[in-house]
Amino acid sequence: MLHEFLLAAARTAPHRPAVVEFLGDDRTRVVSYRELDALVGRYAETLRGLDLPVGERVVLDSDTSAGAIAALLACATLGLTFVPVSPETPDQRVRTIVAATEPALYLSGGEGARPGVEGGFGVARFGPEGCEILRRPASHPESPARPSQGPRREVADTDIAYMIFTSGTTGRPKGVMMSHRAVTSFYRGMLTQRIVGPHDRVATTSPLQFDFSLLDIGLALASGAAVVPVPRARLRWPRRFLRVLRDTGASQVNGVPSIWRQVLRFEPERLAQLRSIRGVLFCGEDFPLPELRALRRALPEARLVNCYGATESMAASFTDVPDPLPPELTRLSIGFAHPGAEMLLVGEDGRLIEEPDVLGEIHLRSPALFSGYWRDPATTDATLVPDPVDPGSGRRVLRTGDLAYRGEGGELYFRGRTDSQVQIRGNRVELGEVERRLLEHPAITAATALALRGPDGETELAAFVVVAPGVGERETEVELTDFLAAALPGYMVPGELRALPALPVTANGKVDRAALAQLTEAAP
Ligand SMILES: Nc1ncnc2c1ncn2[C@@H]1O[C@H](COS(=O)(=O)NC(=O)C[C@H](N)c2ccccc2)[C@@H](O)[C@H]1O
Repeated sequence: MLHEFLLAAARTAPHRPAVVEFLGDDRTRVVSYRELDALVGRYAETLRGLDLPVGERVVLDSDTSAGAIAALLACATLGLTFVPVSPETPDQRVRTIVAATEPALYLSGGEGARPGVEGGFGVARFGPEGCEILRRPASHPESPARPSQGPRREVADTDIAYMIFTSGTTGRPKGVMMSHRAVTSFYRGMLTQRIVGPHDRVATTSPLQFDFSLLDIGLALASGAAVVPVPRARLRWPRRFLRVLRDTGASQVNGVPSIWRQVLRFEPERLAQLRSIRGVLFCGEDFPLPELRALRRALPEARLVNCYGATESMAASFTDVPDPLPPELTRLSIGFAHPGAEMLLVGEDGRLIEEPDVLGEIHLRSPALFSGYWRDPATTDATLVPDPVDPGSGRRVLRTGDLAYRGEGGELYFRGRTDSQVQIRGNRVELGEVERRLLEHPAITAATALALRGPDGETELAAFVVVAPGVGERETEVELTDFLAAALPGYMVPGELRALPALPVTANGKVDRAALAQLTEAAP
């Protein structure tokens, strides 16, 4: 079970730090494994008093903190499915998630339920001392399915530990259900990569609503290391971000590529002074190579790991960035699935692709696959499909919607999503191709290409770039069109090219393509 897996270190090394919280410059609070274990026990005792059956949902609204970790572990102990949201989650989205999951309890690290979030659920608040019930849940009608035996109490490995709501390309949020067994299987696969050890301090920079934070918590606690939650407000300022890493003694820094953008642009020297950083793990989207080279220059000794995967299996592969980064390298590999899992490439004809340089859709065999989308069997069936190689096996694989091809050694290279292949004037265009060409220009440090519906209903290409400090944005915009036309066919040259001081990002830290699309429509 998830809680046993993550608190094992509390038995073997109770005095070691489990969570190191940053309270302000030069002030940190260390919570030991023993203290964390005791906090889980106190929270679980209070929640047990609510008499909720196994499988009930608990919306957990908090930043990552010792309390939040204890709260999710207490829910896991009682077989309650936690649904993490964070201050970054807009009230409207929380209302949607509450309406969809009909939670028994709203558990927050702050003041209690958010304004405007109504329902028959109970409300509780957790803090350093314990968990306080502010409003008891409406009494639960005995589950009609089994009126005789009463509510379920025993937690099984197949019970749903958590549910993460992803925006999903269709726009309607989907609840990804992850069982205890799936999560602990993933954690075991991740531990074989030996990313951190008991003396490490893992800085986590993702909001609790994003399963990257759950990967970080699992990576740290399952390794007997400490979790270092980086306050979200400190991520916006390079010096403040680096100050948190220094004051907490962070040795591993995990996050999406965008967390490094401003640090690499304005404070590379300060980053280089942080000798304590031994490792960086990133995921979620391509790391622009110019920025990755800058990161490698600043942290020549650090192990850089490219982690690929989807929330439906937490992640799938961990691939070390080549050291040194060959100058002619134009894309990073996402390597091979972690031990216990396998990434298959399947062509449009359903054939398994094993030869190099042929594009296919990644299908993942794994013990860590999600149990389905909450109350959405149709979309579940479209995603958890029969094994394409051996349909009769009864095995299901995750159809990722990601395109990739194999290198000479069989390693995979990500080539965008099936829905990021666009047709421009009848020609197939892979947006990543346009972005990679833009990033080859010496003045460009980040680039995103979009396909937009033009006024005449035609699909048009637009691109947004960030230019290196000190470079003129206007002349770069002019230069770029020729630079692209020199290497790409005409239909792949964006009609609109805009330089921005920074690329907008979503709450999870990924480039916010919807926000960029607004920019062009608003454009004069
Ligand atoms: N390393 C990559 N290069 C390039 N494209 C990528 C990469 N990692 C994902 N992606 C993309 O992001 C999609 C998944 O998006 S997601 O469901 O929101 N999940 C995530 O982004 C985070 C994921 N659950 C995770 C959490 C913790 C560690 C690793 C991965 C993938 O299908 C890929 O398209």
